[in-house]
Amino acid sequence: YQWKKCQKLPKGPTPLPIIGNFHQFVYHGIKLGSAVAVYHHFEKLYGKVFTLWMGPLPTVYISDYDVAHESHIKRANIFSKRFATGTMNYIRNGRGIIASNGEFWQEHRRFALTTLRNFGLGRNIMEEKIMEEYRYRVADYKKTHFKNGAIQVHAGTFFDLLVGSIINQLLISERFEQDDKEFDMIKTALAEGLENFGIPDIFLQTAVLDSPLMAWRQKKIFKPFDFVYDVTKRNIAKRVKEVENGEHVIEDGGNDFMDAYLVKIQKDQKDGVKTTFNYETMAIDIFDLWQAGQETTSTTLTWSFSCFLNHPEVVRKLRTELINLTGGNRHIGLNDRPDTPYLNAVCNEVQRVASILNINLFRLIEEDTVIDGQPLSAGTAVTTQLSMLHTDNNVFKNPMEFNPERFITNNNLEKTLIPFGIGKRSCLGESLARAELYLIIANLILDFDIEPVGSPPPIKTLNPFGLLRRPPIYSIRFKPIQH
Ligand code: HEM
Repeated sequence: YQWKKCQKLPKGPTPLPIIGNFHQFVYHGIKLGSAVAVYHHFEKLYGKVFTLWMGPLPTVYISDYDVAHESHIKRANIFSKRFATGTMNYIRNGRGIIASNGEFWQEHRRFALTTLRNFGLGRNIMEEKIMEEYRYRVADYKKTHFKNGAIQVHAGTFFDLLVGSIINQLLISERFEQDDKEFDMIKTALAEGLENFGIPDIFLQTAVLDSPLMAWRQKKIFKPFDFVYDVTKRNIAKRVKEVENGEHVIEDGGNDFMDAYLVKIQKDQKDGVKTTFNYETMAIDIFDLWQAGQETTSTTLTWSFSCFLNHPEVVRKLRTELINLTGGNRHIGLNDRPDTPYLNAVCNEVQRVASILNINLFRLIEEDTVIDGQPLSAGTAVTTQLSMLHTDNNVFKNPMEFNPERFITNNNLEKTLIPFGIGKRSCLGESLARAELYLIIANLILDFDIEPVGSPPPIKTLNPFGLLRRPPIYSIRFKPIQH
């Protein structure tokens, strides 16, 4: 059966029954030290598209931009269904935005995009919200963490609070504070969950993971999801009550995502249409947006400053560009983008080096097809492996080196950098994330000199086999600059 199935799939190492290519993966993993290095090893042997069997399940990996474009853009109808098993479908059960498909997905993705756009995604309001949180967080840390002429902070916590508050403001108009117990608990549970996260959490059926047999393992992994979901449900109940007793008035479509959702539920009820918008799906959509929007951007920012601490020459060049533009008299805004070529290159290089998804989310192929000249049968899980594309030596010379200049000397390089994925299922929060990275990096470098506490952190991930490529843990000192 397995041999027959292999004939309808791209080439790859020979699998064994039940364990698939697990043994080869472990062997090369120990030898090469990271999941991405193992993928590159198989790419050398089998080409730009190859198959790896995760136990009894074949999974196909694309490591080339042109093949990704050809499949995910030109043949989007076959390559746009989400493969959602494992932890991804826990609580969601095919709902939300990340793990849903079909009409449900289309409606909820469209609603989320339109609503976030109305609240400023792609307009000035978004910039104002990001900068308001930036100013607040910096001023707050100045009060509590000012030591020997600088704000001294744990980088991960600083960016977590800043980014967590930005997305929370957009969703429910609330900010997190330093002593927020709920936020602390979410972050601790998430860190613990991610430490224990592994291949079974991606590929096993959700019902298996959620069975009492697996409770010993899953408890820690599911904890942050349970926690965020509970908090979200509590927040919805609170808002509904406030609306009912007149403490919260929704005017002009409301002030945040939750308001807009309540308006939509009411409208659908009034119009008597059959709808998938209700309090439960609202909790899952918010749960999705919070999860997808917090950890990702915060992790990328933590990566960025670990690179800057190791490359003072980049910081100097960047600051010169920003001071020449602003005269040191104002902050950088999104309108400055065309005039900041070096900052744009820095943001690109940060996202390339960070490549925060070690293993990108999978799609499920809808019908038999051909990919890069090889057969691909319906029902197979496929992914464009972004972390491979971004470390392809033929495209990005010396890929382990942090070198923003590469984007200045080669204008074509930017198009092959796709940290937000490609095609219909690409990241919904791309413009928000890009705005956050641009504004926060620019204004921190403009406002502060940076120095490490001790030696600069190595630009190296803590978990080379995890789902999320976690950045180094380090503290940093931000010394105010008098312009
Ligand atoms: C640096 C920050 C971010 C990175 C690198 C990132 C990356 C990604 C990637 C690679 C995907 C999967 C695309 C695919 O299937 O090929 C994705 C999906 C998604 N992201 Fe992001 N993301 C970031 C920030 C955000 C933010 C801020 C939000 C929310 C406001 C968000 C919401 C989502 C959602 C909802 C999906 C699922 C889309 C769907 O299945 O239709 N992301 N993201």
